[in-house]
Amino acid sequence: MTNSILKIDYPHSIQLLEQMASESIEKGPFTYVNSGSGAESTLRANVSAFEDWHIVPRVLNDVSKRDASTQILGTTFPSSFAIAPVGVQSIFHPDGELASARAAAHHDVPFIASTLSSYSLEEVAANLGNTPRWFQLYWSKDVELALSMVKRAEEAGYSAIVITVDTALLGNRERDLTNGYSPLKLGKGSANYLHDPVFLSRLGSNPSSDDPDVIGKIVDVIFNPSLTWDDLRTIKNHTNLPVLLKGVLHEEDARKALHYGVDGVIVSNHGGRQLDGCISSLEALPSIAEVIQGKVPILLDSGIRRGSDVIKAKALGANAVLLGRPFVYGLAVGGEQGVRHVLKDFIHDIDVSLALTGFSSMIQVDQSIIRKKN
Ligand SMILES: Cc1cc2nc3c(=O)[nH]c(=O)nc-3n(C[C@H](O)[C@H](O)[C@H](O)COP(=O)(O)O)c2cc1C
Ligand SMILES: O=C(O)C(=O)c1ccccc1
Repeated sequence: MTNSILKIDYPHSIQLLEQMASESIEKGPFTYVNSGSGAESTLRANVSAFEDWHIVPRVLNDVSKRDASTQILGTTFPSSFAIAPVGVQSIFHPDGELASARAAAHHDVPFIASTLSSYSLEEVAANLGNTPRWFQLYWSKDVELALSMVKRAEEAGYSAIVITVDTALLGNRERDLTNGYSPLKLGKGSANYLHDPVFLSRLGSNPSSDDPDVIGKIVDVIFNPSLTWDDLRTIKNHTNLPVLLKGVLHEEDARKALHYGVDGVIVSNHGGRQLDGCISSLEALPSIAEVIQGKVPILLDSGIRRGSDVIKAKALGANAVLLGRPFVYGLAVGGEQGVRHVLKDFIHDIDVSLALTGFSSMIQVDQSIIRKKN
């Protein structure tokens, strides 16, 4: 079969999809999703860490009926994964988050919307149908603005707040700097600010999404390097939604998260985009699971590429995982249809991997079926 304008033959390998994405969009946006910080050693380690562990499957267990689902904070994850928060998606396809939200809704995959989305959290919600959604918060320097976004998320039906804590500043992404490419400075991540009553009240004039002054004001307030653990009390006092921390890697921070009443942790190094040289997510997972002891759910991202990765993360103590770059490559290649394709393949791969591990239910997957390579 040949490619045509109407129907794209999507590849069934993530490498080929990545290649196709690189040919579908400009160098700036492709490098933005593809690259990591510094020497990209953590970016590579995230993927290779999964090869350091082997599944030791069980046999003759009747796997004719299978259930890959898991429950996280009252939300069903039908295949034990959700869509990771990814900002500025309109740089990959004009429909941006609206396309990925529709694809998530089509496959009933929970969706985490980024603070830095190209469309507002309300517009994203309107494209999700009844699909569960969480809101990822970049806790602004302007506390009232951060709390306003949380309130809007509550009103739009988001059922948890994910605070990203590994981004005191943006990582040093050498390939983006070389390209001189910054989607934030192009105003691609402004929608949630331009729809926010608190942010608008700070402006006093008619804002426009490509006014350099307005973009400058947004970029100024996005990240808050002075945040501390005590600031978590503020958010807990202002919302009844569960609060998860995304970007926990140290077991002592997992302990603190429990102490401060956090409702879940996401083991993540932001896909190797923040501190280069830091530990891979999978390597960090066992000691965090040891501290958490099942008291709150653990999710993991950074390096999830295929179904067996989900089995390995579950076996080492995660309750669920997040899918990042692979769905973005699908978005770049084919918008909603491209993301649907990636999700369909991933869901199938998870099901096959579960069956071939020798389990009929994801809940049964435990450390008995995983061994570290010698
Ligand atoms: C293009 C891009 C944009 C991202 N934007 C955000 C964001 O706005 N908020 C956030 O918490 N994480 C963001 N992330 C990190 C992802 O949520 C996730 O941690 C990461 O993609 C996992 O690594 P992987 O994609 O290599 O598996 C972004 C990642 C990419 C690739
Ligand atoms: O690139 C990122 O990892 C990220 O979190 C982000 C997303 C959009 C704009 C700026 C940073």
